[in-house]
Amino acid sequence: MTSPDTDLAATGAPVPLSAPATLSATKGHGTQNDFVLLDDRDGALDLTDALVRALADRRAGIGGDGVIRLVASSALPEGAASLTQDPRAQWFMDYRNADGSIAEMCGNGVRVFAAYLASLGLWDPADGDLTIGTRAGVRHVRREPAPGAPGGVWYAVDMGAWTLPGGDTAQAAGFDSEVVVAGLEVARPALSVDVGNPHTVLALAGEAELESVDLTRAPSVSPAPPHGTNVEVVVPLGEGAAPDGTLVGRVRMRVHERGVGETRSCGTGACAAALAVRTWAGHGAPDVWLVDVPGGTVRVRLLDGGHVELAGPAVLVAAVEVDLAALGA
Ligand SMILES: N[C@@H](CCC[C@H](N)C(=O)O)C(=O)O
Repeated sequence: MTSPDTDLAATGAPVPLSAPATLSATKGHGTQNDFVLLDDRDGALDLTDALVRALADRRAGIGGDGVIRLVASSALPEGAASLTQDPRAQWFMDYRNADGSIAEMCGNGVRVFAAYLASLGLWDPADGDLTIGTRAGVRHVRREPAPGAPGGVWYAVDMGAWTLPGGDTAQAAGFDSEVVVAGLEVARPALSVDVGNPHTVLALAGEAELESVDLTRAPSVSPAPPHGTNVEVVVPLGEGAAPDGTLVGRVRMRVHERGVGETRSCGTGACAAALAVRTWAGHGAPDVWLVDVPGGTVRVRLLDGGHVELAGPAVLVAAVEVDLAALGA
């Protein structure tokens, strides 16, 4: 996995060291969007597509919707170092989908990555916000008390600037594409939302329809986005006042993730869902949304400067040694 290393023995002749037989990995999840985390801070691991697929395999591997490699920004190859953009971003989140493909961003993954850094002693939340490098730019994370769970913690992430790729026309019309989802008879209008990675959001008639759609197959999106897309099916559940008087909207969502399939949560997808529903609701719509996914609930909040914030839990459940020969990658 790591490039074969060499050691200069006393004779001066290069002696190959054997390739590592095991790999330390941690399993974590954010609202049941689950990941295999690898500590590769010195950037030595050759994380091939095949190794990602083997680790993410739910029967023959550890199992996960994605693999997250922790690497020091200073260890990134020349050129890639610009991905971190900000000298505070000491750590880079290398995110891979379960099929081995690279994704720009993962909202649940950033929270789990922050919890992982804290567990390794690489971030102390008492010292202030954490800045993380990702392929979609830097992300800032803070820890906050979990709502309604005394002693529990949530992580809130400034997910950066969001856009509607369809521009003003899509904003005015509320859609810019059509999606065919298995289980629905006709194509539905949908709205593209970019949150660092691509999403296409369509509203369904109600919760019965949401439960009935088949997301085991990738929905077909037209026009086809150039780099594929994640598809969120949503049902707006209404708006109400929180105890502090803030207007809060609620949305139920299921997702088919690019490079994975149906997952039990998607953080960037929750942001896209809230942003689409807010666009459809028009003037006076809430700036805070609770998004219910099969794996739990996350909070999405509009920030100043065109940014969006995602907050939710992050849980580390196991640390394991992977036998690379048995994994067969
Ligand atoms: N589950 C993630 C998104 C992971 C990447 C996505 N599948 C893509 O290819 O863009 C999230 O929580 O945001």
